[in-house]
Amino acid sequence: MTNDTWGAVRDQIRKSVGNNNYTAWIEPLGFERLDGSVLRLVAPTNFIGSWVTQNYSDVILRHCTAAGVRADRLECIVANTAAAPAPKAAVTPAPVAARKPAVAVNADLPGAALDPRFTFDAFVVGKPNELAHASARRVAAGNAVGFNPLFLYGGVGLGKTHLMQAIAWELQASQPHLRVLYLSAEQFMYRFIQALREKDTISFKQLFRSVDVLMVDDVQFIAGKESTQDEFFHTFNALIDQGKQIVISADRSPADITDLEERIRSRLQSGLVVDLHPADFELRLGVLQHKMAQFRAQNPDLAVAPGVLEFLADRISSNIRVLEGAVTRLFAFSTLVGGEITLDRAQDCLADILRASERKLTIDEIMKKVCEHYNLRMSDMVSARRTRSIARPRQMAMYLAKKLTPRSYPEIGRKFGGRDHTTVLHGVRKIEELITQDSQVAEDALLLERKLES
Ligand SMILES: Nc1ncnc2c1ncn2[C@@H]1O[C@H](COP(=O)(O)OP(=O)(O)OP(=O)(O)O)[C@@H](O)[C@H]1O
Repeated sequence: MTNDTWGAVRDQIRKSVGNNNYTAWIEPLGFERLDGSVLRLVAPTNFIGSWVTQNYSDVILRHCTAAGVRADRLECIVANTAAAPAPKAAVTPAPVAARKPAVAVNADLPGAALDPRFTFDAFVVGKPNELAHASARRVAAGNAVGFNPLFLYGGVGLGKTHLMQAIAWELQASQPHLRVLYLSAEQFMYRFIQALREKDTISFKQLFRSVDVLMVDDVQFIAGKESTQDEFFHTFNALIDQGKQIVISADRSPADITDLEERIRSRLQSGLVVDLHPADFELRLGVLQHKMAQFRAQNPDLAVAPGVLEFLADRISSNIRVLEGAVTRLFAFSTLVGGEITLDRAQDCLADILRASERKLTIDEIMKKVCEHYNLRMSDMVSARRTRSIARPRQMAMYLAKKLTPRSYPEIGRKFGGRDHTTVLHGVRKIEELITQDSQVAEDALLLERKLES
């Protein structure tokens, strides 16, 4: 067995155990060696090792056998945490194809069932996603076409697929006669290639033009693929001409997808284009609370010490998939060991995810971006000058430093030319206040934050 074989086995395991379990338990495991018939894997913590051995031995060994590797026992070795780098896998998004099954609501359309977890009820709404959520709701109401196409975009794990499938669920419940097709752009391409190979593009066109609602996920995938783009364009036009609804998602806006034909870009922009912003603290906390309530409904004994969820919301990345993986593991931990989940226990159990989520952004980078934005020199950030054209950007940089790094007020003050912590506090408060009163400041803050987090 090699690392590559283990990689392939892991992909198969994902299909058996689902994405959340995969992220929480399987993805952090590394292949160590095969000793006779004993498969040795490396786990980042003792807890993960023993949980995996108890709960996932069978499935892991079964998939090994299917891959031609003879192993009848699993042993997890704990990595030397001091030396081991944070396992990147813990936050690496899954390959698109593996995460996005072809899904159709109607039996005669290609695909299986929608993910039962991806409903509007399970979607936590916050400032970063409220517009996307409201637009999705509007489309799901299925009234006369309002936004066509609805184009949802945003970074990894921010809920695009969840929202698209929520639309499909809702339409299925309220208007079961509608033919709704959800699939990834990759699957669209493979179906098209298959049709070409089988010289049956007529059936392909008939199928795709017979739907009432077409949802295509990760459309950036077709960039640079000429004939697929061409076919997509014709399908798109045919459906729009018939007044059918189209919902598209991508990891960036139509304007930012390179290698996309101009006519497609403008078609994609012709409806409503909405982005999902990275989850902020409140949304992350909301998701954690929602998950805790769900878990508690089945396990009333779950006890989480005050401050633990806030700590996780603060420390774990804005990717909600990673956040979900973390709570899945944490709650499993609580069922295994019993008792309250304290801060110490949470830190221990999620050490690898916390390490991987550590914010790398430095105050220098923030100052640099702010200077570029306002056309100032770095020396202005640390100088004693207090004219507004310099003081405001400096306060903006302080505000961003507080928001985007774990640095304290005194630490930030030191970076800004040895200023007192009360000066920093005042600067941060000033920007917070201005954000609510002055749309230009609010826009600057949002733009800078996005640039810094991208
Ligand atoms: N607002 C939310 N409330 C509850 N769960 C959410 C929310 N946003 C995302 N999630 C959950 O996070 C996980 C990732 O979401 P999803 O697959 O929709 O992301 P995505 O934007 O399509 O990511 P990718 O770009 O990787 O395809 C899912 O399990 C989803 O249920």
